[in-house]
Amino acid sequence: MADGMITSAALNILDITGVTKRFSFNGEPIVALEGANLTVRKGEFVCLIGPSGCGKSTLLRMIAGFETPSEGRLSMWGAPVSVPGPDRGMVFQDYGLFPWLSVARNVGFGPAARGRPRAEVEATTKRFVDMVGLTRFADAYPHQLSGGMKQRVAIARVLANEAEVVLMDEPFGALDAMTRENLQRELLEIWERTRLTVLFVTHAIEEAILLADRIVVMSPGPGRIVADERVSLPRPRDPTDPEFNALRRRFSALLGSHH
Ligand SMILES: Nc1ncnc2c1ncn2[C@@H]1O[C@H](COP(=O)(O)OP(=O)(O)OP(=O)(O)O)[C@@H](O)[C@H]1O
Repeated sequence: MADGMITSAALNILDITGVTKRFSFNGEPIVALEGANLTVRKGEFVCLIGPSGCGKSTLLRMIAGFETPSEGRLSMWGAPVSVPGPDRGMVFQDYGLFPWLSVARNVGFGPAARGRPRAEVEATTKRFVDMVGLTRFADAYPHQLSGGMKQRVAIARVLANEAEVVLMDEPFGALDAMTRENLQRELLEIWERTRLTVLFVTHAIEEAILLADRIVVMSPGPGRIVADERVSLPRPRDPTDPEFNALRRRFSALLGSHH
């Protein structure tokens, strides 16, 4: 029994225990997140959903090491997270690419900055530029790309950095519906191939059901985790499937009841 517990704890890549984050704004205290508990296993795809202001980005930013908790513990493989690191890559809605660097140099930026040998940087860059389908655009600059292509570069950059955890903050929020669907499918293919751990913030229930192994529902004022449920529909998932619809109703009720 004790061995079993050790084994299952050892698979937790992220452990978030009693995490509260307070900010002050114009002298007024704001509790962005209160008493959050969450464990994530290696290779899980977890979506965080909830209305504006429920602390989704704050939670992601703390995991990334951009913010520190006011209370509680946040650890990766058992070690406290305090600063940003290449093991946790962040993908933002507004891409966050370096406009003065080509696609290839954006993707290879992390390994090059960490002093990896040139041949290795080139091989890593090529592998991930190819993986996101941008081989022909390796020498293009961000302003020459569509939104969907820019987001592919951002994903490739995180992968090239050998991130173990990919933190995605509404990554497809600014894209048109068709591009969004393509990228959702591509992200799942990459995730299935690489078995990365993904934490994905979205406002959209349908997107969460399409992607996630687990959906964490949050509510605002103060930000709290109010539900954490497994989605066991087989992939690829079909939004017109009655079981998909039942989940859509279930999560919409969960969100509504805490609104
Ligand atoms: N740096 C900051 N200073 C002061 N208040 C902050 C700061 N960052 C976040 N907040 C506040 O904390 C609360 C949670 O914000 P957060 O951005 O985490 O929510 P969210 O769920 O990601 O919202 P959205 O979906 O709109 O992005 C909000 O009330 C926000 O105003």
